[in-house]
Amino acid sequence: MGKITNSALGTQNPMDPTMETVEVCALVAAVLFFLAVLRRSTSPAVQVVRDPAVAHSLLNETADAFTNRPNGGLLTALATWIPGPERVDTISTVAYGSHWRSLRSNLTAGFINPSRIAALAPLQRDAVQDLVAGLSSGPGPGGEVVVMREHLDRAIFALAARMCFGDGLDESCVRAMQRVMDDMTQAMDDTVSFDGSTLGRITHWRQLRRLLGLFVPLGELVRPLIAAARERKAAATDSRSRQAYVDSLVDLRVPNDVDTTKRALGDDEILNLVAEFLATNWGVIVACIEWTLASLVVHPEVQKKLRRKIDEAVAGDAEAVLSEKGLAGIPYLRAVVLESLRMHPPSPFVTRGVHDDLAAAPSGATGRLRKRIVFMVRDIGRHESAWTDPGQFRPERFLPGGEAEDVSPMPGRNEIRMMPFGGGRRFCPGSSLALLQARLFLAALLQNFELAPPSCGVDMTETGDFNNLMKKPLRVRVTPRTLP
Ligand code: HEM
Repeated sequence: MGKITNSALGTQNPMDPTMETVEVCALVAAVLFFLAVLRRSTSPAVQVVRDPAVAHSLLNETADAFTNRPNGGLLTALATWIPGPERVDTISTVAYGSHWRSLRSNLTAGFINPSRIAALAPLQRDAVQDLVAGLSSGPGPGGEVVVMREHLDRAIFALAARMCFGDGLDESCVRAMQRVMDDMTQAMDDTVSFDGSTLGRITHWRQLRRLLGLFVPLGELVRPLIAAARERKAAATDSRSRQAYVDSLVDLRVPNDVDTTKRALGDDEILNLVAEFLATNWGVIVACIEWTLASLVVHPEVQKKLRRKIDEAVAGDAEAVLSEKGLAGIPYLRAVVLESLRMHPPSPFVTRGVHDDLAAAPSGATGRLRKRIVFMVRDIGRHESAWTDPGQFRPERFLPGGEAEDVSPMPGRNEIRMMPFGGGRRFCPGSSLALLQARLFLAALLQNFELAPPSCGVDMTETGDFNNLMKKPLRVRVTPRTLP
């Protein structure tokens, strides 16, 4: 008797590969359909702005509607990393209002006001000199090819950490913090497409978990320093002796959400604010300097002119360019930095969210996000309507008589032609400090070294991530100069 098969009996073999494939395909189709519906129902509308005139009209003429970043995005995820109802907001994440004003004015009026910036000069000078010493130790007379970002990262992170925790901060602690913050930056870049939607949470859960998990090692390093700042506050009679950013946060009182009283910040809040400070005083400044150096290497005539201007300003006093006053005498340096910021903004996009019911939820922009607006900072700085030959690196346009003589990198009330520091009410509060530090490092590098391209040349491709870095870190042939 022949073998009786299931098909002969009129039934399907449960292991039939054709059947299995059909079922899997149907299942995948159903999941994709479900995800598509979920995405449609959870993702807000997105408006992309590339035109400077449109950016100006949205951020200035209708400023009240554009005071918050989108609730539900990556920054909100960072603000809600603690389980439970409480948010641990930073200046970037908190909704526009009294809490935001307290945090922001603590940074601007309390920490980086002009007299405080003057007091930071010794820290800045040490960091600049460390960078120059590090680069001088290697090259012989023929020069040496170095990966510039490694040197910049080291020097600028140390400066940010000491501004944050005081100049006595131990070197091993600085380096341990740099490693964690480096991991955090990479985790943020991996999460750059996260839009805050439910679907985004599902598809990015692994990256989000990694990012939020990094607050544990950061906390292990930072919590003892917060405790030390609290002890200093209890012991010190004179607040001027406690000049680090962390001290200002320990002193700060913010409005209570529930009544009209004020309260101190908790350790978790300070930890988040410290992470924000380290991030904003590091990666974007490194990116700004790296892009500017790359442009100077690609345009040797600009490098030569800038060095000549720096030498004239130094006029026998090698330390002259290590101060804000000395830098004021080199307008061409400012023009070079602005031209670099226009073409290669370290933060390539700025977002705003239009929310429902913001008034009912003043402490966290918790109203439903109706619209996400993305200002493409890079496109705005290269827009044909605002710039002649926008793709050409031409710092002279920012000098007197140039087409951009009056253009400021700060958001303009009358017009926007570039917005490397954002615009409207939430523009970057650290822009003056950032420009000062970028110029200090650049002046010292130009004063002390000739910079030439390596044999492989310079690749100006951008990453386009949160921090818009050079895709291939800048390699430069560095040759020490004999100072005039
Ligand atoms: C070259 C360096 C820097 C660049 C390119 C840069 C760029 C930006 C941009 C584009 C924004 C978003 C603005 C907006 O949404 O309209 C921003 C926000 C911010 N930046 Fe910077 N920044 C730099 C340095 C700094 C420094 C040195 C600090 C601190 C001292 C800082 C602190 C902040 C803070 C706290 C915010 C959030 C402001 C708010 O929401 O009110 N930044 N920055």
